[in-house]
Amino acid sequence: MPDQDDSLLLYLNDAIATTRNKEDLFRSMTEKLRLIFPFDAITILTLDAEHQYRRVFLRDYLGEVLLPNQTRAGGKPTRGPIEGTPVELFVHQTHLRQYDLEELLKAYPQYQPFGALLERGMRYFIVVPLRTSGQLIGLLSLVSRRQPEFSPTDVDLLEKIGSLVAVAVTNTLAFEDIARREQEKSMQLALNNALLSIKERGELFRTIATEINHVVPCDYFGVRVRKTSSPVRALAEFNKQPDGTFAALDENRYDDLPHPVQNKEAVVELFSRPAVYVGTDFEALSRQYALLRYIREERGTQSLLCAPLDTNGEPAAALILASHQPLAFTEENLELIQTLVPQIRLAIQNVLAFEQIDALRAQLERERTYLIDEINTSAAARLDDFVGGSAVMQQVYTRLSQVAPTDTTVLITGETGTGKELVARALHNLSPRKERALIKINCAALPAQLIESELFGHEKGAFTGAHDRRIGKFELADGGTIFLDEVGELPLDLQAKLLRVLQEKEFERIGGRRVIQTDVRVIAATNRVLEDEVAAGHFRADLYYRLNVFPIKLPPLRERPEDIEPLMRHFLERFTKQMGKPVRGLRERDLKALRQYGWPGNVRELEHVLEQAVIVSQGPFLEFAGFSAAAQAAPEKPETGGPLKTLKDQERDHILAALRRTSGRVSGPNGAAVLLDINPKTLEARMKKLGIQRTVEVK
Ligand SMILES: Nc1ncnc2c1ncn2[C@@H]1O[C@H](COP(=O)(O)OP(=O)(O)OP(=O)(O)O)[C@@H](O)[C@H]1O
Repeated sequence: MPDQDDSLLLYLNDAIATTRNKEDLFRSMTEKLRLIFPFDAITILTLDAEHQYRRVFLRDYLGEVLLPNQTRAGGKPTRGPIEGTPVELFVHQTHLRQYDLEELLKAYPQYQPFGALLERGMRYFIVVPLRTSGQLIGLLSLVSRRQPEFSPTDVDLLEKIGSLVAVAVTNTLAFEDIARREQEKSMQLALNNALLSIKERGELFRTIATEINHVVPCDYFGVRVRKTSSPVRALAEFNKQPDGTFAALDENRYDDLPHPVQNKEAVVELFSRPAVYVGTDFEALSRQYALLRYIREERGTQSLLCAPLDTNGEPAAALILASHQPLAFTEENLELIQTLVPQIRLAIQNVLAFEQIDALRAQLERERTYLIDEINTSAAARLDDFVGGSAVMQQVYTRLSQVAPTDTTVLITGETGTGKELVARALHNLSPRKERALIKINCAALPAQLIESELFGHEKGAFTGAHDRRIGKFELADGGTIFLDEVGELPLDLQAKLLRVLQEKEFERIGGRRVIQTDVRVIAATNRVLEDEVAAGHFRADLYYRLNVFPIKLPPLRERPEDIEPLMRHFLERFTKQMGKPVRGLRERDLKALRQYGWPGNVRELEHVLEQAVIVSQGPFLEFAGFSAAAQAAPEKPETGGPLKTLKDQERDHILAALRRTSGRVSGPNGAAVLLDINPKTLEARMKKLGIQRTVEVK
């Protein structure tokens, strides 16, 4: 029927020239073909220039029509190598050729589609090469149950149709290519602008999500990173809102989920290769991965697109799009997204670098402030720094070395100046935590309302005056040791909070909602008798038991008189060297007085007495102005036994001795309070209590 053939050719020619919508064009093309040649299935494949790969361009199989470049419902790859498939046979064909499917299957027994076609009763397979300008660009194949009766004109007509189809396919591909490039360009431009102008992570990724969504519509956009040491975390995640904008998702929203769903590790392998999971493929995957099952059932996700952002050496990251539509993404979408990967990777590196700089700056600021606080007490102590070999101190050294390497809480007790802080520092320096910070907090030296913020930190605006966020010492000490000096002075309400940190190892900043985990070793010290404080209701019994896990009690100097002389020599040597003074002798009477003295201020007092002596002495001997006189004024006592002076008398004499040396001055740099290392107000109160009147007694 040449007329009919001509009119078909004319029709197709016309349709190619005029039909703008490619789907309409190919639908009508296959319909017309079916009218003339009653086939059961039609497939158009395209080939790459080297004829290495094929791609399904269109499939019309038993009524299931797959339009040009659509992804198949099963999400099966539409592109693949021709090697090992019958296509490698067909590409050498110059003209239309008819095959028997059974024969083909014998030649390619592994090629599944043939088996499936035969099962459905198909027998014949006709392949028409698609050429334009002499170039083979693809193949048109027709499958049928009945053997087609081809006249030579039919063959001729089909080959002519093949040429027209080849033109239509080439045009479509060219148009699509141009459109895709335009999309890519405009999106790249928009992303470039965002990258240059936006430094804030949330805003940057929201812009990227919005731009991508213009070209590849999605309901979820996420960037997940994985550092070698830590689990996967979301760098940015957004959900599309009903108004089309993207809203950031809560970071901790998975925290309440059952464990298998939380196991994000499992999906890492999935996110680490570029892929599109749609239709039945996504369903199958969601049976395999708990997290996907969860997002499918709870969030209605039906399609996923993953594009890894592999960054050499940097945290491995992946860009993930999800949609509620079952066939939301195509291979082409994936290719397009992959062209954006270098820019997005750069954006991530920039954002992370900015954040790292910010974090380092904040850390430096914290450390600077802290170092200023601590500069005078930062000397690292070791066991060698302890002077004095008395039996009681030997016991202290043994206990110290036993407990130092552990994480056990230690409570150091003893009178003022007995070396509690020295012990705390030695405990830290002999522990595996020595590379991290030892953070000291003096519970007596801060106004009660500041201690909480000092210990736990506060959020910006948590209270009047909280202009910035502040990191507390518990957070600063993470991985290290916290030394709670004068713990007996801690107010009761804070004792409860401290107890919680010790029990749960977690706390919150003031005004903060987030629970912060901490790993600190606690060392506490006090010169109070905590049992008495507990009995008097000033100290919580439960906190006392928490702190008193491993007590170390430091004996006062008067209970270890044999340590006095070695300590004296130690301090003498130190101060003489430090101050560049000549070595001076020690008078026997002074030595005796020093030995006999009660040392209520313990080692610290001894240290100060010697420091002064080194400073003021001029002649060949060390001068202990006032000290010897005060000591001599006290009745001579044998080394052991005999009546002891009361503590009150001892204190009275000691204060008097100090006042003599300062000519009655109590406060100021040359006052007795400095010598005695106590607050001038406290000294005045004590003087009053002991009945010391400056003017009368000191003369
Ligand atoms: N056994 C010792 N050997 C050498 N120096 C010591 C010894 N014991 C204490 N000192 C020194 O004495 C001074 C006071 O010690 P430290 O501050 O540790 O006492 P403390 O018990 O913590 O006092 P306070 O209860 O008043 O805080 C420090 O300069 C410390 O180096």
